[in-house]
Amino acid sequence: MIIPSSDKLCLLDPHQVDFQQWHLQSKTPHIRYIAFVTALLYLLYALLENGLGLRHSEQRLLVHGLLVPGSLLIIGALSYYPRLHRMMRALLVIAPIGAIFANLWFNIATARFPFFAPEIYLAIIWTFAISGLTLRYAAISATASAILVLAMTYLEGVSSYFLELHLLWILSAFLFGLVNALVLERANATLYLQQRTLAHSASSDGLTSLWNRTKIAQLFDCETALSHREKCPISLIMLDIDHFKLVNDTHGHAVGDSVLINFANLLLHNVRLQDHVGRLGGEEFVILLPNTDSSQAATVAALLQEKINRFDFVGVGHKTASFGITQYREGETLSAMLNRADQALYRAKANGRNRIEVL
Ligand SMILES: Nc1nc2c(ncn2[C@@H]2O[C@H](COP(=O)(O)OP(=O)(O)OP(=O)(O)O)[C@@H](O)[C@H]2O)c(=O)[nH]1
Repeated sequence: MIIPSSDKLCLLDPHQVDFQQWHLQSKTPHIRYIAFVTALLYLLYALLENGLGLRHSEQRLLVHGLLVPGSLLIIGALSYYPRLHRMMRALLVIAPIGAIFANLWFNIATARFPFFAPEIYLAIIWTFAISGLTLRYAAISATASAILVLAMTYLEGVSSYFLELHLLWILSAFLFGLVNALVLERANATLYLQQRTLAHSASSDGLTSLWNRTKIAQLFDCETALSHREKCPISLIMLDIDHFKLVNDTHGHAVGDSVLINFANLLLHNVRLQDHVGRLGGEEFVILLPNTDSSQAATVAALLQEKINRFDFVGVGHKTASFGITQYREGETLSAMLNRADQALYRAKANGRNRIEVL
């Protein structure tokens, strides 16, 4: 399967994002919801602790009533800003470790530690199963938490009876959490692949796998928005295989199809990564070239023309193509641009084919 290239991500496009990035973007509402709900639960927890009038209650109140819910509220707030999503994820990895450390710091040396230990087990399960992190980041966070707990418990010399029980619970929380995260990850990976496949078939041409007209229109919107911001030109090349009907008539439709596929590959492999190659239908193709003016586009077209002329299409031999080129005019629609490129292409055909015309 050929996946056309594009380097600028204007939409959440599963072609162009890896699983971690896709997961982060699609799980953001979940992370926000969980962060706010957990912050609320911590505030209730802090109130309850305060009501019990426990020793260290002021510091505990500071941690459980301010620091932990505060970080969770920051995580929730960061979720509203796509640029800060990586920071949100980093904080989400660190927050459970911090909460567990604070819990240990205040409670480990006290006789009440067994009452507070369940928060640790819950935090480990929360990290794996509820936080919205992928397996990779949840495992980093939960492993660091578990190591911290085991090291601090060991160093503090908690009674051996409790230590054994505690170890059992930590191990259970870790394993249950890990299994849950593995199952979730599998389900999410399947969803990701399904979305990729669906997005690909909705935006690409079935025969050549180049972008279809709908996708070219989306990419045009992204590129023109960038072009307005960065004041850089955009050009479009429309090209059409010369006398293609002859191929079908002489060699049959299947050979015609294979010529179209080879032609598409030839275009894809001879443009830059940031250029967008599409098939408008039949033997008509289009290339959208960001950051390129019409004379630079003519140079690209000349290179393609040379490659096409030299290419030996299996069972058919050499073919030529005609090119129509135009440069984007601020504010115009894709149809207007295509229309101009079509006129240039028509001129190339009328002037004898295997030519490049700029309009
Ligand atoms: N094999 C194959 N043929 C197609 C496909 N889509 C369109 N065609 C054929 O492409 C041919 C286009 O022919 P014309 O529009 O007359 O153009 P041409 O023969 O290339 O002539 P010029 O463009 O004037 O040089 C027609 O015979 C269509 O049937 C396709 O997906 N596969």
